[in-house]
Amino acid sequence: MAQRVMGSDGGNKKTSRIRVAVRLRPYVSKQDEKGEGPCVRGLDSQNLEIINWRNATETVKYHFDVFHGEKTTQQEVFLPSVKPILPHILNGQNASVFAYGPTGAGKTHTMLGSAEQPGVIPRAVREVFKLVKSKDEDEGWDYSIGMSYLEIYNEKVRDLLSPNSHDLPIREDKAKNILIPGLTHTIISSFSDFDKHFVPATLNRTTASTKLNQRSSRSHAILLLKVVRTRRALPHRQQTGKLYLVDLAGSEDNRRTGNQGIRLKESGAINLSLFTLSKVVDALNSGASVRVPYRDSKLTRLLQDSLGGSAHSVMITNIAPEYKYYFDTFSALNFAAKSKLIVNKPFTRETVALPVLPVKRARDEREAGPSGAEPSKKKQKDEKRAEQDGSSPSSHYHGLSEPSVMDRLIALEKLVMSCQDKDGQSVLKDVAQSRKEIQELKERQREFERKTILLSQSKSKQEPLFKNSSAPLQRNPPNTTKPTKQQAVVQPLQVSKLQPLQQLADIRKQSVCVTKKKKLSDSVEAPDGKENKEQGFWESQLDTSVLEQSKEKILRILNTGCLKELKGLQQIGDKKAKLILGWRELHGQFTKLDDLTKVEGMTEKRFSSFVKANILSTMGN
Ligand SMILES: Nc1ncnc2c1ncn2[C@@H]1O[C@H](COP(=O)(O)OP(=O)(O)OP(=O)(O)O)[C@@H](O)[C@H]1O
Repeated sequence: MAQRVMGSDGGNKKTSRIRVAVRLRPYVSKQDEKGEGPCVRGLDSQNLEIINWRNATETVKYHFDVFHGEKTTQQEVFLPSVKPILPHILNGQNASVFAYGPTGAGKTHTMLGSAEQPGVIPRAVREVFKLVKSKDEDEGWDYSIGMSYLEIYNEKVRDLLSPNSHDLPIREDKAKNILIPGLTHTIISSFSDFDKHFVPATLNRTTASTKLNQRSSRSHAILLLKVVRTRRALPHRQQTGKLYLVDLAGSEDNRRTGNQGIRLKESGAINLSLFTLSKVVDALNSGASVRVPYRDSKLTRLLQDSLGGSAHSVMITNIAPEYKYYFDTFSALNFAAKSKLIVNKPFTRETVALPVLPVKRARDEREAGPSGAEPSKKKQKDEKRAEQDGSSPSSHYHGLSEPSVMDRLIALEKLVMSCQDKDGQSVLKDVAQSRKEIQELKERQREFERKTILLSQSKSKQEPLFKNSSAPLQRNPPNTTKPTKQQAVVQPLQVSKLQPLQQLADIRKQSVCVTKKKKLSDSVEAPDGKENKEQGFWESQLDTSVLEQSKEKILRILNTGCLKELKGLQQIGDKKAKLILGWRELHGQFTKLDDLTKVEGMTEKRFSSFVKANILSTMGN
């Protein structure tokens, strides 16, 4: 079994890396979905392997700081992955723990858990109180602990402790601390005090039911715990440590979640912020001189002082073993493998407390740090700059489309496997640019389909516009797509990879007379439309099985090919390839070759010319 090893340990012991743990949840799919077995499995406490999507006889092996298998308890996740970073926040340093992964893979279970199996959040809060309590009075510091709880939903910051509040701004003070003026900050004196505020606030979080998770988190939930310690002696030196505990919304593929309408809009915002998170990770990996696009989403802006700055961070990537999660799992693992390479340099920031600063006093207060009263001039300047350099969230929101799974995989693989040392930013830029173009073409495709429907409705029923216009454009019916969903990607690529020479030899042998008779250049569309009439003739000259094999091969490329592979087809240029990708994102796979006529600009005539050119090309290869 071929294996590739991703990631490396390469961390400097004196600096703090983002620790990356991966947690595989148990197999929980329904009975009728069983029988496929898991697509990913643990090898030991640091390694796991997943089936290679390019070749099902191979696995891709990943190495992380920690791997938590299906049977791992909440305590076993907390002890090695979270507990060790907590003492730092008592010394005025920042820390963050975030759960990342596909919808339904166990993020909320990991972070929140249940009464019987409490997760990272309750355990971490308890531990912080324990640590503060254990501090020796003689050390001369007083400690106070405060909490805030917010969510980022559709790129809006909402205060979960004060749910009627509006979208809150995110600011940065002169010392580069991130602040949210107006956010409720509640001083807590014990765990039960915390619980009293936290539990009802949790119910304010935006959740909804998707196909993959009955109670899916549609927002990023962020609990902020602030520990302020103040020197008793003059001049009352003060250090503030922040701990972010983040339950990210699920990274998701809308084709699987069945998202529509508002869910689709939410999903756009979720994927945008997670995409930005991955851009931030890439930028941090690529060195200090690159602009880190923290400002491109609220999530990354908020985590700015916890990611790549002074923080100790742990990312727990949650993955699911079922095949239906395969692509998201693969994508999440690649993201996690990249995050593993970030090195943070922790440091403590210190201020001097005002003499009358209240310490160890439980009270509610509104966070309004130095930047809370930020002059509006500066705010305007910031916003203007963000607009100019394109870093304002809105400037990206509309330009990005959700990439197709296959494209994401290819882009990710490119980034992680081959482009890591090169110009990762320009690759990302290319990917983003392509996405933008595909998004525009998707819009055009929608418009085209709308017009087609209107046209066919207005025409009398005897003359349909397209052969298939009676069937509305839609994704494959569930009963046909279901069993082939993962096979459609893994298997065909596997076949072509395993026996390319043998396949081609067979085809060539059977079609030798045809390839000799016609050159590929002859297959270009005839301007007078003779092409259609000829089609029956040239097809009849070919062996049926050869014809079918060739058609299958073309269909396979149409369904699984990336931009480059699509452009490798005869008569498919850049624009058409993008139209095809856009169509796939809208409707799923092409059931048969004829479906290609549903793509904008693919007339019957062009289609038959396309089929002929590609069949002959397949044989000629
Ligand atoms: N380690 C685990 N052991 C047992 N059950 C688990 C585990 N992880 C997750 N589950 C169960 O799987 C289901 C989905 O988990 P959860 O809601 O935590 O997913 P999620 O990643 O937070 O999803 P979303 O992004 O949609 O909010 C829940 O019913 C949860 O109880």
